[in-house]
Amino acid sequence: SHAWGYGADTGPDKWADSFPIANGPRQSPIDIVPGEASYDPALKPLVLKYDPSTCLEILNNGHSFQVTFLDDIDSSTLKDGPVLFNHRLKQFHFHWGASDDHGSEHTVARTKYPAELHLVHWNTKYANFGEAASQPDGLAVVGVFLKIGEKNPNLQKLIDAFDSIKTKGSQCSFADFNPETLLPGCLDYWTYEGSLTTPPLLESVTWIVCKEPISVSSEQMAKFRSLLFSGEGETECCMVDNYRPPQPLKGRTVRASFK
Ligand SMILES: CCCCCNS(=O)(=O)c1cc(S(N)(=O)=O)ccc1C(=O)O
Ligand SMILES: [Zn+2]
Repeated sequence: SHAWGYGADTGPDKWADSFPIANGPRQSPIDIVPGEASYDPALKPLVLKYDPSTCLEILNNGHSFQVTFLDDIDSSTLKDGPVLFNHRLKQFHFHWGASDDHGSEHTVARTKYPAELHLVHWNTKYANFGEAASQPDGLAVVGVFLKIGEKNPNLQKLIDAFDSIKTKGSQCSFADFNPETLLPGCLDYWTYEGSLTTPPLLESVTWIVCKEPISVSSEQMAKFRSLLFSGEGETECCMVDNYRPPQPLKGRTVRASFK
């Protein structure tokens, strides 16, 4: 069945059964080894311009929680960086662990962070998100690591909505949130050609992983873990460990935008 998840019978080791691309040549995430990344002086700075008025809703989709954006005009966009075309923000979501010592998808020299933010954008040279998602240069996802430290007041705005989206399939309106507040101060990044990290694992993503993490408190991480994979009325299953482990690099080059 296509009911993929992160459990023993439905998790990443089983995804290839229904999605053979899971063993493809450009799968994500990966372990980023800074010493093996090649600095590319031709890489431009990332230009991220987000409009809080295009924020639509927050929802629990059964594998993470996501905040969705109106993407019918160029109001929240990603430009430059490693991409040649304008991309529009579609949604952002997170991956996290059952404890603070793991949870990120990408790792840095095998170092795991407690969580990772993904801002998903699609290339407007294609007609829509679905079309872009099937193209090798269709999507650009910005990854930001979360590191245990100070309470993050911007993350708190998301956490305050969790009571309304506790179970799979629940959603509520969520307005005027500016994802720019979730970006680190420094936008130095690593970039490589990869895939979605969840089924259908499409190999259509230019990954842009920020070197600098943002902070999250241990108490805030505990709130992430209060969300449920399960739907209303089902046996409660805490939403934790919703990450795919690093995949083989298979000869790919990881470029750095910084020395
Ligand atoms: C047309 C099918 C595309 C499905 C992927 N949708 S997505 O928003 O890009 C996405 C990306 C990612 S990820 N981790 O950025 O690759 C995870 C989940 C989803 C999702 O569908 O919720
Ligand atoms: Zn993701």
